[in-house]
Amino acid sequence: MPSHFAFPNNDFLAYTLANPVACEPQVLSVNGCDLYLEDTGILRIEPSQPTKTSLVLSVGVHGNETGPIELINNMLKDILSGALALNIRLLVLIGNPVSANAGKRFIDINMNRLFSGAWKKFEGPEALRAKNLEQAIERFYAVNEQDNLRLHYDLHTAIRGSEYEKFAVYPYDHGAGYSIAQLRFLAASGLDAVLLSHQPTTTFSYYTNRVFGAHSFTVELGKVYPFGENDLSRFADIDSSLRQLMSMSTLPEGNASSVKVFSVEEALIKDAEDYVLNIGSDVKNFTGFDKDFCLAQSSLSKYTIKSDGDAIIFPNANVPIGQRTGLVVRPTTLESLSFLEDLG
Ligand SMILES: O=C(O)CCC(=O)N[C@@H](CCC(=O)O)C(=O)O
Ligand SMILES: [Zn+2]
Repeated sequence: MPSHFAFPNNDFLAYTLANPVACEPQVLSVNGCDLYLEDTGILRIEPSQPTKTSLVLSVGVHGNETGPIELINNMLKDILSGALALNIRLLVLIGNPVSANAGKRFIDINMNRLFSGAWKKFEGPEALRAKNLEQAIERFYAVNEQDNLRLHYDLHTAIRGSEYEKFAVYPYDHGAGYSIAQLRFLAASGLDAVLLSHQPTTTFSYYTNRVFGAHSFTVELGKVYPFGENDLSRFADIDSSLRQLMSMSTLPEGNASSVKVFSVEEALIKDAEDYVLNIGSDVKNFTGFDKDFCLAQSSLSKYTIKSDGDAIIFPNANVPIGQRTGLVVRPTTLESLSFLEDLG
């Protein structure tokens, strides 16, 4: 590798968008950290001091979800300029630069359905990129395998408005239990709600949790806007909690009881071309329905609400047959969960 490179104006995002398909691997020492640009949009930073914390921050897995990309790019600028000290290992991933340039969620296939090797069944830019991202994660987590705190926050923004603006999807835990430290971190990061997944998926956060034992979340930070139109002040809480994690190597602790908890009751699946969701385009995430309301139907199936208050998340019937058209969620309580940590 060459001995140095520089992003003009410390702007990793601009450099990535100018080289959306590939770039030469490069390495640079900045403020005591070693930076490895492994591929376009794939930047690993190793701090000067040993650490047991390895944090993956992925953004732009859906190319049009630009707010989190701008948020993380600003943090990187501060690391590169020395304004923000980095004392943990960090892998920053701009997931899909080609679709970010196009202002689209994806080019061929929704990349957040291609992890855990699902990319092997497809061709095209997202399949190749999902493979490359998995390999970058594998290299990153291979270091310090013992005793490592592995974290992965996959930051997104949603297509619709939401009754709870910021929320996380907790990947299916296979009965292992949940982390109260992570829920406190999500509370400190300004999240209003968390959804507990009920089954394996081919999302990025499920992959890093299942394969590498990382504490992983899909984190929804509000609504989708184009580059330049995001109100970054709405991300102030997560900005400050991530900066604390990076510089002090500690997870900030908010009040976990302030986070509403929902269990996922059903993943709705499109099963025919005539599949419809019986809701308007302005219906927000977390809108609840009355029991027996017919939420979705096709010539092959019908889904009716099972319990008063069951709510819809991510409704979108504009997907290929076989893919998810939404999640039906039900309120549950923090007290009903079992935790990884001893709560004393
Ligand atoms: O707003 C929407 O409909 C989609 C927002 C989005 O991209 N959500 C993620 C959630 C992933 C997960 O379930 O962990 C997605 O659909 O990929
Ligand atoms: Zn997304």
